Parts: sequence; structure tokens; C-alpha cells
Amino acid sequence: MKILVINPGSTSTKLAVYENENPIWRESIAHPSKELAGFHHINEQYEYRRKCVHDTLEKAGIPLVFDAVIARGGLLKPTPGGVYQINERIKHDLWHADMEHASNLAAWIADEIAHCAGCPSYLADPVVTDELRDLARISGIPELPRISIFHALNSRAVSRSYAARIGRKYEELNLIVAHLGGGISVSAHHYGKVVDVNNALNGEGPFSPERAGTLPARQLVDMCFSGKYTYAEIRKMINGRGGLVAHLGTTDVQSIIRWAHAGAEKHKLVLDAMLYTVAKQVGAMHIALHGQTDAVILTGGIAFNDYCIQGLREWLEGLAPIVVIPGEDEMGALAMNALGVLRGELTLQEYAPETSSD
Ligand SMILES: Nc1ncnc2c1ncn2[C@@H]1O[C@H](COP(=O)(O)OP(=O)(O)OP(=O)(O)O)[C@@H](O)[C@H]1O
Ligand SMILES: CCCC(=O)O
Repeated sequence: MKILVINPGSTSTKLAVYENENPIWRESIAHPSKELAGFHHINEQYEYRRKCVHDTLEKAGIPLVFDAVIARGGLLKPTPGGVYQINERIKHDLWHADMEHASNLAAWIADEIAHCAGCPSYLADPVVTDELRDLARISGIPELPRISIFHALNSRAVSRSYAARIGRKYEELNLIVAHLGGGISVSAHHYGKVVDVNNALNGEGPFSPERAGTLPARQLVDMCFSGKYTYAEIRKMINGRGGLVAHLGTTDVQSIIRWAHAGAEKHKLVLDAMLYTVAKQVGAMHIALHGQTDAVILTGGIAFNDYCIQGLREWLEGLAPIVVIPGEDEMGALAMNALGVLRGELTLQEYAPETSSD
């Protein structure tokens, strides 16, 4: 089976071709900010990115002959995890999504290439994967239900890989996955369903290198009505310019640790505070699993770092076995999802949200 994987990010579009389980080609197309500067909305980048993908495949001598094309899922309406065949409703909801994100273009590009190749196009475990238990949806303000947005693709992939490693099924385990990247999500996996998780994009849970996490509500309201900030500025504080970068001017955890080792007390305090918020969120997810956690998995870029792992171990000692699976393999996870469908091992989900975007 030959599978093309497409994963657009804010500054790059990653491509890979898999032959069955094996990656046979990978490329990351860089999109320099001056090339993107002329686009005012992410949708305006569609033609540009589509052409980049075609040109890159052509230059690499890769013919448009695939058994499937799979795309990173964008900001659809909340929907259970799994693999979806890309259809007009999915494309419509991505085009009209409430939030702009480069991944909203992935399904459009994948579907167009699949059309040329005469094969199906899929997406898998989008960030809007929503399997929250009903209890977890309720906040203290009826108009403000909690929303599930997290690193679903990598969190589920590392969970499956850990389960396989210990000879168990993912669907038999209670796992907590802390994805420690530019954003941080801590998800509770109960027998294969993510029954609770912080909304890692919009101001909930731990703070992260570039996101604010949970904020003191009253102070936030005062800030919003102070007249000092625009709506866009406040949104940016929550996602993009919040967290480590707000305190320390950088999202680079390794350089923060170098500063801390050189005696910069503020750098150490703020980084330790971030780890503390992660540990508290793991504690909350342990309760969501009735205190029956089989393992806590630490993943994402920050999980490469010994200082951060050690800091988390100190807080989490005795709660459950801690497993470190650093980095992420979104491309591999997408390819395996497509392969699972092609081999008949995974069933396609139906995208049928209660509401659709206008
Ligand atoms: N070896 C390392 N030690 C410490 N931090 C690291 C290391 N490698 C990457 N990071 C940090 O990891 C963060 C980025 O992680 P990652 O690459 O998983 O995120 P991303 O893909 O940009 O965002 P997300 O995971 O939220 O989608 C940055 O803060 C970076 O400084
Ligand atoms: C939380 C969704 C994934 C991301 O960090 O962009």
C-alpha cells in the first residue's frame, strides 16, 4: 500500500510517503514569513500550498499514484476520534472554521490530490476529537461548556505504542498522556476513550511555552474591560504570546534551562511553575480515571529534556508508572491510520456533528 501524508503547520507543510509501515520519503516545505505575509486569512493560502505540494512531489519524481492520501485533521466541529473519509461537509466546516489554523487546509489539499490519484482521502484524530464524558462538559456557567481540543493524534499514537510494548490493548488501559509541546494537553484515556482533557488551545489547564492555560477569571475580565487591549490582543495572550514567552520572552525551553543553570532565578521559577501546573493537571486526570491510572505517558518536544522530566517525576512520584516517549510522530500516526482502514482493521467514522459551520 502506498500512502501520501500531508500535514500543514503554521510555517511549513510536511509531506511523507509510506509503503505499508515504512516511510520511503519525507519532506518539509518551508513557508518563509515573507511568502505568507500577503495572505490575510488562512484560506487564501490554499492555492499557494496546494501548488507547493504538487511541485515538491513532481521535483522528487513521485507520481500521483497512491492507495490513499491522509491529512492532519483541522478545526472541525467537535467529533469522536478515529479516521474519517474526507467529504464535502468536512471540507465545508474546515473552510468556515471558527478558528484559523493551517491544518484546516490539509483536507482540501489531500482531497484534490486523491482526486488526481483516483484514491480515497482521509483525516484522523483531529485536534477537536471530543469523547468527553458528560460530567466533564459542565462548567459553572451554562453558556460556557468545556470543550475538548488537544493533541489527539500523538496522544493516541503514543498510547497505542505503549500498550503494544507491554502486550496489552489500548482499549484495556487507563492512561494519562501529557503532551508537552508549544501547547500542553493532559488527557485521560479510559479504555480507549479520552473522557477528560484540558482545552489546550484556548486557555485551560497548564500554561505552556506559548499559551496561558487557566487564568484567574475575575482578573481576566477586568483586563478585557480595561480598554487597554483589543479583542485580538487578549486572544493572542491566551494562545501565541502567553505562558513562558510572556514571562521570559522565549518559547525555547532549552535556552531557559541554560539561563536557569547560569543563575537566572526568574527563569527557574517560571519553568518550575509550568511543570507544577502540568503535574496538577495529571493529578486531576488521575481522579478522572478513579485513581486507577495504569501509566502516565510524557511526550512532545519538552519530554526530551531531563530537567523537565525529573521535575515532573518529583511531583508525580508514586501516582503511577511514568513512561517517557519524547517528541511526536504525527506523520507515522496518520500513515498507520490510513493503513488500518485500507487493511480493514479500522472502521471509518461518520462525521455528523450536531451543528455545521455557516
Ligand atoms: N531537547 C529539548 N529539551 C527541552 N525542550 C525541548 C527540546 N526539544 C524541543 N523542546 C521544546 O519543546 C517545545 C516544542 O515542542 P514540539 O516540537 O512538540 O511542539 P510543536 O510541535 O511546536 O507544538 P505542539 O506540540 O503544541 O503541536 C519548545 O518549547 C521547545 O523549546
Ligand atoms: C492543541 C492543539 C494542537 C496544537 O497545539 O496546535
